[in-house]
Amino acid sequence: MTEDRQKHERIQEQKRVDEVVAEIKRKINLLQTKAKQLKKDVIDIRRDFWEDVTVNIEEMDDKIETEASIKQQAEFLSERERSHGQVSERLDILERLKDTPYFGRIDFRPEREEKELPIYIGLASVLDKEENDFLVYDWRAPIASMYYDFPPGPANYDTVQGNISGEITLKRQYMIRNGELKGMFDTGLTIGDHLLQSVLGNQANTKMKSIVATIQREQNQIIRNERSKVLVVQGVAGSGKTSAALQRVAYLLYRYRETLTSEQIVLFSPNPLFNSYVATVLPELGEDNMQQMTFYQYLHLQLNDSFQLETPFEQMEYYLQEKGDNYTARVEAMHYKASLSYKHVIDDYLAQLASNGLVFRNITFRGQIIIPKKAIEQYFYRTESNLSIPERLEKVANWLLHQLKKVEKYEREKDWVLEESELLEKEDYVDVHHTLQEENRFTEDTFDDYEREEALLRKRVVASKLRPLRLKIRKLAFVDPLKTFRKLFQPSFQVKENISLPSHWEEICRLTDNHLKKKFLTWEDAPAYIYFEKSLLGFNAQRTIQHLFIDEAQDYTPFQFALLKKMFPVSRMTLLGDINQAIYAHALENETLLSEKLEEKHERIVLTKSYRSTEPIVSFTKAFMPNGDLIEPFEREGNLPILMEVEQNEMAEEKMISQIRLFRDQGHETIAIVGKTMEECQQLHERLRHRIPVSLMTQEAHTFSKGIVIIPAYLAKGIEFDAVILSNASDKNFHHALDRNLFYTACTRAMHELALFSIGRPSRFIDEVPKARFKHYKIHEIMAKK
Ligand SMILES: Nc1ncnc2c1ncn2[C@@H]1O[C@H](COP(=O)(O)OP(=O)(O)OP(=O)(O)O)[C@@H](O)[C@H]1O
Repeated sequence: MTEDRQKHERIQEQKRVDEVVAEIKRKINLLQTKAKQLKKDVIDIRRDFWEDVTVNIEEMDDKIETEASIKQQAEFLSERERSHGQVSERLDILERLKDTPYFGRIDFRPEREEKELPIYIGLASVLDKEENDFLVYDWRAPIASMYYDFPPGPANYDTVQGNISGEITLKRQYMIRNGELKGMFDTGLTIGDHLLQSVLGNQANTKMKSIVATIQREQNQIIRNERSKVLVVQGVAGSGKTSAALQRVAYLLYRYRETLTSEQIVLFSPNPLFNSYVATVLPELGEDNMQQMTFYQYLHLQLNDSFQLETPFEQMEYYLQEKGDNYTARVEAMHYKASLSYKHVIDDYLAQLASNGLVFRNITFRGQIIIPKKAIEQYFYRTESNLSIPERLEKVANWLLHQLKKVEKYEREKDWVLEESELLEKEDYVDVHHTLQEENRFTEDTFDDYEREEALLRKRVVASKLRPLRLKIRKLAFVDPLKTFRKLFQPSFQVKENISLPSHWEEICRLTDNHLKKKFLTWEDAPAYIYFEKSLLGFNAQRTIQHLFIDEAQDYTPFQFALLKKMFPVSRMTLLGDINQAIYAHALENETLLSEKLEEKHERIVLTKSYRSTEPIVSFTKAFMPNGDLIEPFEREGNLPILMEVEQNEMAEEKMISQIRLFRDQGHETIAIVGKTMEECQQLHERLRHRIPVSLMTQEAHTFSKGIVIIPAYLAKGIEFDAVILSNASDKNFHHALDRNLFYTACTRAMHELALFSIGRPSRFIDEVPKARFKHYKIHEIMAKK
C-alpha cells in the first residue's frame, strides 16, 4: 500500500470509528433515560406498594383476591427491577465500547456473491440507528469465528443453518483507545504479532486480563468447542489455558444465553489467590462470573464441618520437607490412595456391605435406647438386596419413622411430658387454647375442655421433643459411615486376594485409623472417604451444573476425578493443565487427568506456544524439561535469566535486595520471590521484612497487590509476575523428579525477568541448560576479585 493510500485508509477508518462512537453515545443517552425511568418506577412501586394492593382479609374470597393483588404487584416490581438490571448491564458494555468499539475486521465475500462485506468485531454487538445492520459484531458471533480461524483467503464458518464458505479479502486489527485510532495493521496468518507483542510487553497485573482481541487459532478451538463431553487441554506453561477457559465461559454464556446461566458453570481453581486473580475477566467481558472455588473448598463443603480436613498445601509441605514420622508409609499412601486400585478396594468393600457389616447407631430418646442398632441392622439386611444401599436406607428410614409414631403415642402418657409442658411458653398455651376453641365452635361440646387441653399439650410436647430425632432419621444419621469406613483399616479386614496393596499397607492402615479416630482427614483420604460416605448415603449429585472447568487438572488424582464424575454426572467437562507442572506426590506413580491413557472418551487439544515469558526465559526453562523441544516461545525479546551462586544466606540476601531494586528501577511492578516450601519463605520473610517492603503469601491469602511478595511455588500456580526471583535454586532444594516440575512451575511465573539464587551448588536441572542461555555469577569470586 502506498503511503498516500495508507493515510487515506486511516482517515476513512477514523471516520468510521467516529460514526460508530456517535451511535454508541446516542444509545447510551437513550438507555440512560430509560434507566432513570425504570429506577423511578421501582422507587414508586416500592413506596406505594400497599396503596396499590387491595387488602381485605375478612372473607375467604377477599383473602384470595388480596393474595392475587399482592402477587401481581410483586411481579410488576420484580419485572421493573429486572429490566433496570438489564439496562444497567447494557450501559456498562456500551461505556466500554465507547472507548474501544472494535478491535478487528474481516472483509468476507460469501461464495457466489459479488461483493465482500466488512465485518467489524468487538466486545459486544452494536446495531445501527435503524436496528437493521451490525456496526459491530460480538466476538462470539458465528461469523466472527473466521477472524480467529483463517488468514486472508478461503474461509468458512458454521451457522445454525449450516456451513457458509467464501473468501476473506482483508483481515485488519485496530488499536482504538478513547475513541481514537492509535494503530491498525493488516495481518496474515496469525492474529497480529504487533498487537500481541505490545499486549505481552506490558507489565503484569494483579488481575488477569481478557484476550479477546488476540485469541490465537488453537485457543479458539478450545473456546468454541461444542462437540466434546470431555475436553482435555494439555498446554505448556503460559500457553493461555486459563485465558482460553475464561473466554470459553463467556462464549458458552453467549452461545446458550437462553438456557445457560453463570450459576450453572463451576470452575475449580488451584488456590484462593487464583480465584481473585481471574475474578475480573468475565465482568470485563460483560458476563457474570461462574461459580469459582478450590477443590479443597468443595470437599470441605461436602464434609459439613464434621472433619478437620488437611489442605493440599499442608500435604505438599509434609511431602517436601522429607521428614516427620512414618514419612515413607505416608508418601506411599499418597500414591496409593490417589489410584483407581484403591477405589477398587473401596468398591469391593461397598459390595460386601450390601450383605453384611454396615455399622448402625442406636436410636435413643431421653437417654434411653428406643430402637437398638441390632434391630436396625436386621431390618436393613431384610430389605431387597437388589436395591442400592442408599435406597435400602431410605426404606429403613421410613420404617424408623413409623416406629417413632408408636413411641410417640406411648411417650405421651409419661409423667415427664406434663413436667415439660409446664416449661412451655405462654404463647403455646394460648395457641393450644385457641385451637381447641376453634374446634369447639362447631361442636359446642366444651365440658371436657381441660382434658382435651392436656392431651393436646402432651401431643405437642412429645412431637417437639421428637422432631430433631425425626430430622436425623431423615438424614440417615442412624448409620455410622465413619465407623464402617474404619473397619477397612483394622488388621482383621481381608482385602480380596487379587487386589494389589502397597508394601507398607499395615502401617498405612494404622496411620489412617489413627487419623480417622481423631476425625482428621488427610488430603489423600478425603476423596475416598467422601466417595464412601456418599455411596452409602447417596450422592446428592449437582445435576444443575452444565459445565465443569478444572484448571491445573494435572494435580487431580484418578480417584478425585472418579468422585467428580459422580458428583457432576451431567456436566460437560473442560480439563486444562500441564503435565510438566504436576507437583503433587501422587503424580509420580499415577496417571493424571491429562494422561493420554485417560479412560474417559475425550477430545484433546495441545497448546505448545508459550506467551507469558520472554523468549530467553522460555529457552531457559524448556531446556531442562523432558520434551522441552516441543515448547515454542513467542518471539519477545528480553534479558537472559541470571543465576547467582553464593556461599551463604547473608550474601544471597544482600544480592537479592539489590536485584529487587534493579527490577524496580526497570519499572517492574509485581516482583515475586518464590521459595520451595512455606518454611523457607517464612524464614526469608523474617530476614527481609525489616529491609524492604515485602509481604508473605500464605495459603489463606486471597488477594495480592503490586509490590514484592514472597510465595511458595505451589501457591503461585496459575499466576504471573513481571519479575521472579527464585530464592534458592540449589541442588539440595531441587533434585527429585517432582522437584523438576516445581522448579519449572516457579521459573515460568516470570513474564519479563528471571533471577535464580543458589546457596551452594545449583540444581542439577540447571546443568541441562546450555550455558549461553543464562548468565552465571559466582558471588564469592566477584567479592574475591574486588
Ligand atoms: N492470545 C493471547 N493474547 C494475549 N495474551 C495472551 C494470549 N494467550 C495467552 N496470553 C497471556 O499469556 C499469559 C499466560 O496465560 P495463561 O495464564 O492463561 O496461561 P496458562 O497456560 O494458564 O499458564 P500456566 O499453566 O503457566 O499457569 C497471560 O498473561 C495471558 O494474558
